Amino acid sequence: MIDAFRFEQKHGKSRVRVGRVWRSGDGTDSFAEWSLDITLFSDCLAAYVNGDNSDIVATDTMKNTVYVKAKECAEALSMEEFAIELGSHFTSFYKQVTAATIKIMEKPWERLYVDGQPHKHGFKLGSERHTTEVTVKKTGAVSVTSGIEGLALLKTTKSGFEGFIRDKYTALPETRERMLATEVSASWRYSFGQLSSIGKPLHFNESYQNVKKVLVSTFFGSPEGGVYSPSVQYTLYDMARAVLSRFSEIESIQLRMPNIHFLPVNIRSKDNPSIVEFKDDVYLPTDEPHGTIEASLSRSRSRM
Ligand SMILES: O=c1[nH]c(=O)c2[nH]c(=O)[nH]c2[nH]1
Repeated sequence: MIDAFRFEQKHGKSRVRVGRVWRSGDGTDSFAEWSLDITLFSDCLAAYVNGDNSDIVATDTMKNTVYVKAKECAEALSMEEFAIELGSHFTSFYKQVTAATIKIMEKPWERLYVDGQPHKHGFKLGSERHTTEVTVKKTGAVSVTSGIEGLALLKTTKSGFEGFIRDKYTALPETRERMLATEVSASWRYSFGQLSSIGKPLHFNESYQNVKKVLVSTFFGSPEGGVYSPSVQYTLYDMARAVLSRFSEIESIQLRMPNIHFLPVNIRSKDNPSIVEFKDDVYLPTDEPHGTIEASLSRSRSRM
């Protein structure tokens, strides 16, 4: 308490960017490019209240630490592991730091293939991005979430929207035939809660790829038959449930799925009532406005 006020504070360095190459004996290079946001929760009240900086970890030092730790990581590792490493460092190295939150976004560099063959040192930029947010407390409590952003998905059929509220403001026709397009953002939380309970080796990159596969295959259904979506809401819930049923190490998942509309094109004039008549073929792609559907699904904590 300061006087009659309640005060909370944190400080950190945002958008610290690092690229790391790991070189193997046979000339195959691995590469990762990360952008980090570091936040420290620390006892440095005097800095705010008295102008006394003696308990401040400089944000410039936080930035340097990223490069030191990147250098020290001699083997390729996931950014979740790197975030755990950094969070553990800040909370154990500085007596003032009670907790650290490390967020990382990975730029989607993918190994390039030339004539079907993986290139040893060539990469190209993909689309969706892997993210993580890790909080480490001095006590050793840890929370790890991983996520995906910008996963753009579209299907040309097997989607509809019917039976919704109709009132004097409603113009949208009911349909069982429409396009469905979205850009999925997801984040999921792993269930381990203590640094000591995280087994080695860690498989965060593999888990990320597996969760992405389940999200995508649930959205689309089988290659031949697909799966009918009665709404974005239903499909989102199906995707969330599929992830929790497949991966016991995941405690909860949050999904945000904009409904990116493709509007039927009908063009008519006074003289010509069907210059273009829509027959589930010609659409107007739009960015905005778009629907926004979001939800989170967690395991119930009650035990049988
Ligand atoms: O899947 C949908 N969910 C909605 O909530 C909604 N609202 C709307 O206009 N179209 C759709 N589609």
